Amino acid sequence: MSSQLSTLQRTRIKICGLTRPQDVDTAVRAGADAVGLVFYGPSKRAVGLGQAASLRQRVPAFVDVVALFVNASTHEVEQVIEQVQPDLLQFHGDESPEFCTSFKQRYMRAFRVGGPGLDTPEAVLAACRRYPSASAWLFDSYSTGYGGSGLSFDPELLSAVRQAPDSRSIVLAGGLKADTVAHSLKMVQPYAVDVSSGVEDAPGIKSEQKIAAFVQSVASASMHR
Ligand SMILES: O=C(O)c1ccccc1N[C@@H]1O[C@H](COP(=O)(O)O)[C@@H](O)[C@H]1O
Repeated sequence: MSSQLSTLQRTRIKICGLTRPQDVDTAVRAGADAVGLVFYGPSKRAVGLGQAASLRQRVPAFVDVVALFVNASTHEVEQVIEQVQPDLLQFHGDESPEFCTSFKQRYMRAFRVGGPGLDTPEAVLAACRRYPSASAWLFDSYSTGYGGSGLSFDPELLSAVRQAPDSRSIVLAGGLKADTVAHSLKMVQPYAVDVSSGVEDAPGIKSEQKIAAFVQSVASASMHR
């Protein structure tokens, strides 16, 4: 990509783990490109089907709804597709390539880097290459839970993915915050960022002020690329 084009490119923003109508409205108003709904029971941000369908109704055209799963069954994913009509699926567990492609819907595959088997740049790239049909590869930090931990990881672990000619769009996640995201953007230059804990007052309770500050930081860092 020419340097002129890359200076024009803005980093897309996904705000994840929304549970309240007012937080959806806040994220949309602040300029989020996507909002994430968590369909993973053990998460404090988990939403039920009815709740998700009503949150989905608040999201206007040109803002994507992303449905996040962790090792859900085919039936669970199909129910969400039917009742919530997400624009994109996010698989954040141990889902196989076959499972991810079985829904005939665009998906993002998450990799929890820094943990066992994903602790070198080459190992991370090899894991990603099992999912060539993903619309994006998302990188989160390894933690004992499956995600939304607020922990960050060493961006050097993405060096091989960043240089690979067959790389998919890179979505950076894991412990991002308004005051540190500019540095992360400089290091990784992702297509998009995904944040949950860093814009919250408590798990599942978003902060209007933190969302606004985060979007502002990403926008101004994108302009200075
Ligand atoms: O948000 C959750 O509760 C969650 C639960 C299980 C898997 C993933 C989850 N969220 C995703 O985790 C990353 C990082 O979030 P954080 O900013 O560090 O809190 C992000 O991709 C969320 O979509």
